[in-house]
Amino acid sequence: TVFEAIIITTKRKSSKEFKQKFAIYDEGFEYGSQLPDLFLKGSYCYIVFFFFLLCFISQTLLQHLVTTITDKFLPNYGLLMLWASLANAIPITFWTIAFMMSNPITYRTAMEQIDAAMKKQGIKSLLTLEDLQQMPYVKWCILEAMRLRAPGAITRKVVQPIKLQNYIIPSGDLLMMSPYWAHRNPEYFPNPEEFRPERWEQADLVKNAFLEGFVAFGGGKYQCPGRWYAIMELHMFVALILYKYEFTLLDSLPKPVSFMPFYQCHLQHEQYLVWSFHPI
Ligand code: HEM
Repeated sequence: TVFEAIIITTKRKSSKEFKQKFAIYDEGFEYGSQLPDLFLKGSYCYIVFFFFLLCFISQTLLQHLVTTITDKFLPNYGLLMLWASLANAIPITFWTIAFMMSNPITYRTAMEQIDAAMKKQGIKSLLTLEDLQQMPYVKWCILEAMRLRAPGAITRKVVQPIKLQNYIIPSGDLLMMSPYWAHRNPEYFPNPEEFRPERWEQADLVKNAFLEGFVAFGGGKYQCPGRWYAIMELHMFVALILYKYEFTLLDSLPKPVSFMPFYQCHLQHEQYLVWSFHPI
């Protein structure tokens, strides 16, 4: 329906119709936050499996969705896949390059690894897993940019009362956790405001383990199923774009917004900050 809504406005039909279509889309958007079970059963391995399968049968994930899902939420699933795969990956790419540019030593270290890996293989525009393994520093830069510019809040609805410290959070409330603030806990990230890719040396990335306290991809059953794919595509993209283009920073880095919603009313739960919301 969102696509219909866009088409309608470009045809200059009435804004009333646009509003109606938009209301339908908006109402259904929350269903877009749930992938069909088919994609999530067990673990995120299924989604990886599907990516491989789809490559094999030459269909994109969206084409596959369109041909296999027949319920009315199809546009929502499609929108989710478009949104989830781009909305975070694009800003993180921007921030990775911006942080690297504003730290000349970081930039030089990364470029040394990129140049060495590219020249050794004589590669111009293709990267293999082996090439990526020769540039771990670039991956650390991406994860460090993600730590500092992680998505604002991750939400869960309370389905049965839960005790947090001295509070009983009733069912129906929304619980929100902020990766932004979790990533500024000096216990897990010393000098948290500093862009220090080296801190990722401690993470066992070969075994797909992040640093403790890193929650940019959420957690539990509904954490981001695209996380390892995202890191790999960012790794490839950042390495290739830095190899092919020379960047110059024209302005100093913008500071993150000073106001983070609900900053004052948090509970400290284990290492995370958690908020609870009452529906009114
Ligand atoms: C840097 C890139 C990315 C970041 C930071 C990111 C982050 C997140 C976060 C925080 C969530 C919510 C997790 C939760 O509620 O616990 C999420 C959900 C999701 N992500 Fe990502 N993501 C990224 C890239 C991707 C990519 C490339 C894909 C697909 C190819 C993807 C697919 C999804 C999907 C489908 C969900 C919804 C899962 C569900 O509700 O069950 N993401 N992502």
